[in-house]
Amino acid sequence: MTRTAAQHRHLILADVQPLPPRTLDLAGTGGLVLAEDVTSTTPIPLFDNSAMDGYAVRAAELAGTSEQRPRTLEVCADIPAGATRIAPLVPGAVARIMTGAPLPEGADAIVPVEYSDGGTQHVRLTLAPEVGRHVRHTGDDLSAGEVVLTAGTTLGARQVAAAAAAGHGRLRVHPRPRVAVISTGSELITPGTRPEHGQIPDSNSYLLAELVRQAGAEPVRIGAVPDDEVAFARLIAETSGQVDAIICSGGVSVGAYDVVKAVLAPEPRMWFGPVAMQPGKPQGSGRLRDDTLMFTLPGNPVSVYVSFEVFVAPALHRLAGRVVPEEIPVTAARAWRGWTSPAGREQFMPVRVVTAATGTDPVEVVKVQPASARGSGSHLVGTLASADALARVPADVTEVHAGDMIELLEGTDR
Ligand SMILES: Nc1nc2c(c(=O)[nH]1)N[C@H]1C(S)=C(S)[C@@H](COP(=O)(O)OP(=O)(O)OC[C@H]3O[C@@H](n4cnc5c(N)ncnc54)[C@H](O)[C@@H]3O)O[C@H]1N2
Ligand code: MOO
Repeated sequence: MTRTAAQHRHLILADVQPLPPRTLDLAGTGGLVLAEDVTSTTPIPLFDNSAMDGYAVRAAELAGTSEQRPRTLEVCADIPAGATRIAPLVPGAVARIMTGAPLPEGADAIVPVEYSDGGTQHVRLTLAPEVGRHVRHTGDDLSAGEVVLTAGTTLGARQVAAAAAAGHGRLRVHPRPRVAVISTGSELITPGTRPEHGQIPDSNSYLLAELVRQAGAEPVRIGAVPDDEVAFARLIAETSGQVDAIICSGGVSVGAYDVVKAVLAPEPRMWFGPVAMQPGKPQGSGRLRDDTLMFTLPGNPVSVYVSFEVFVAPALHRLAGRVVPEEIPVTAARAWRGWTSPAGREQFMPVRVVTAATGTDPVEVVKVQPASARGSGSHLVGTLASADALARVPADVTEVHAGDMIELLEGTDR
């Protein structure tokens, strides 16, 4: 039975849950999603410390000190950052102290070195600081036990730094999905090698591996394999269980050598059928017996790109623990040039953003035109390079006119 793109997306997402959490070293968690709240194991800062290189003092002892009325005091200690055993401040004396070093007991303010002669035995000070001046207090930033990061947060540089400061060397996260990428087709050769007449470079496995990486997952690019049912079945058996998902391209329509469909259609949890969209009509998806998620995309490169953006990317994001919209997310834009769309199939047209103002629109209203002068051929992989987004045209619209408002689906690779 034919599905709409929305139905196919819903049915795929209905079968995808976040990968079970694992505890990973902090350094490997960038881009991953936290599986539980992170609380601070200590206050931040951990201890009262100096915000300046200078002298730790008792503020009251320097009352009235100024450039005109300097005071000279004994320096009873030298406290570098990292000092762990610090004697209390001797009454009537000061301690030389560096930025980040713990305040000695009894000190309540810092005189920056600029307001001194820099002395190490005795020092001449020219400032009367108020209590607390240049002191960074324990727990100024966060208290012990306070929530630093909430479950569901995607860990970027700032979040990883906060977790480290909060005393965590490992974090409980949803692991990065590992995704195998296989191109099928006896016509495929390695890019950069010389094609015989009838052969073409495999572009899909490179397209998919990069899309997988940009979706925050780890690609395992297996590359191109010929249309051989026995070899393909063996490859799937070897690959499944090693990865969280497999994406294949090619071999899913009605040709005599469509090996992907031939090998995987008997799998009880796989679905194959047409989706009322252009490009991307023949689709397959589901799970293998060992639970590995399986996407079998049509071979045409633009079909692969569209299928990934509409169906595969949301599934990978959900595996990684990210929140994904059930509906295909779109924004409004205007067609700068028109194009045609097939009746009865929702169209996903690669488009290029045009920088121009119309009579009625300010420049900020995004205007687009087909990336290729040839319109929507699913084989137009060369001009796909200049596409910025996909325009979505409803199934009952057969012509987009210049000036029409349209819907835009931004690529996840931008
Ligand atoms: N009689 C019919 N023929 C076709 C139909 C149909 O309904 N009836 N549907 C067409 C549509 S739409 C599509 S899309 C394709 C999908 O076919 P397959 O998934 O079986 O893909 P292939 O036949 O293997 O390849 C299609 C096309 O793409 C090129 N290709 C394949 N892999 C790669 C790759 N890794 N890198 C670059 N290019 C690749 C391949 O050479 C073909 O030109 O079926 C239509 N036919
Ligand atoms: O559906 Mo096919 O993907 O149009 O070329």
